[in-house]
Amino acid sequence: RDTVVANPAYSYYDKEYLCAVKIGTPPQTLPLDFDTGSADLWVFSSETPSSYVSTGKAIYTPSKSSTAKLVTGSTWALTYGDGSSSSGDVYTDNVTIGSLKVAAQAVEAAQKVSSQFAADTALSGLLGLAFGTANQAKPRVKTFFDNIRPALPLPIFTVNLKKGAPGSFNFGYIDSTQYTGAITYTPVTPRYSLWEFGVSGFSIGQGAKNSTIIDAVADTGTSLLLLPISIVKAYYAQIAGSSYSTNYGAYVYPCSITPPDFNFYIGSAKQTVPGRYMNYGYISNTQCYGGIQSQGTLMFSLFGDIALKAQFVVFDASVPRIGWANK
Ligand SMILES: N#Cc1c(N)n[nH]c1N1CCCC1
Repeated sequence: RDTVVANPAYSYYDKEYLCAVKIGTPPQTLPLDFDTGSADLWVFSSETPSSYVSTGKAIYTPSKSSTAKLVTGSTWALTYGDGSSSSGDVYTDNVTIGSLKVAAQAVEAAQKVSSQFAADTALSGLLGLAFGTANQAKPRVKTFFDNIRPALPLPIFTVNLKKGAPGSFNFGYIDSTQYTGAITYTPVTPRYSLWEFGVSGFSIGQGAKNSTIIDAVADTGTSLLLLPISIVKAYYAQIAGSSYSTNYGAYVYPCSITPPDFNFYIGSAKQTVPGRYMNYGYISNTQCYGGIQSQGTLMFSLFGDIALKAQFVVFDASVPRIGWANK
């Protein structure tokens, strides 16, 4: 069991959360985006064209690791929902998170990355925490959590992200100081190999509970809280002066206003996302980018960092199930 600090990158609006991961012998430390919405551990590497590697970015150089082994013939390619992409070849090497070490973990080395990743000066890759069936390597490889799970006291990891401050991913145990009240669990249906669960209803601010079922995915790799358009419209109807900006393709609101809380229910347990968490950034000195946006044509809602940073979440592979608590 162990814990790793999750540092918010671009912390004025918490775009993503990065954790230090040690790869190889001697260890090469890379800040990786722990992503429960994908299942590949991929890294910027010595094989990534240098024009795509921003100055100072940590990369994985397998030739400098005495324990690196090329997996001959294996390849990988990823395209994320936001259109970003990466691809390359596969090594195995020692990977350590905190004190948790997997020998011969598959490490997917990038030979190509899209402009979005090249522009992200903070991250050196991703560590996927979705179910292994979502892995995109050919042949498929196991995630770090798949590999470390048998060594953990409990087959779980917990996510305690914070607004503009370091939080933590804990593996194998629950730290009861990280939440208040009870943890309410609900089953996960890995229909898409994701941490997909049912939300039993929602309410806006002090409003009445609407018992519409929301089909949701818990996704640390997504910054926002993406919901059905009907709920999004009902939410911004509560904020005077908010509007849909065609320029940004998003709902914006006057920064001078603190938006209402967004509450969602796990069973009958009310989980609250405080309105003060809804500011995803200033787009002018008066207009702010809302943390709640439409899920568009996605077949599920995405409970990304805007929702996760308000909660303590247990990702439990034993059922599978997911547990939520306020904090
Ligand atoms: N889009 C998207 C997305 C997602 N739903 N989970 N993780 C994502 N990314 C990780 C790095 C880029 C996008």
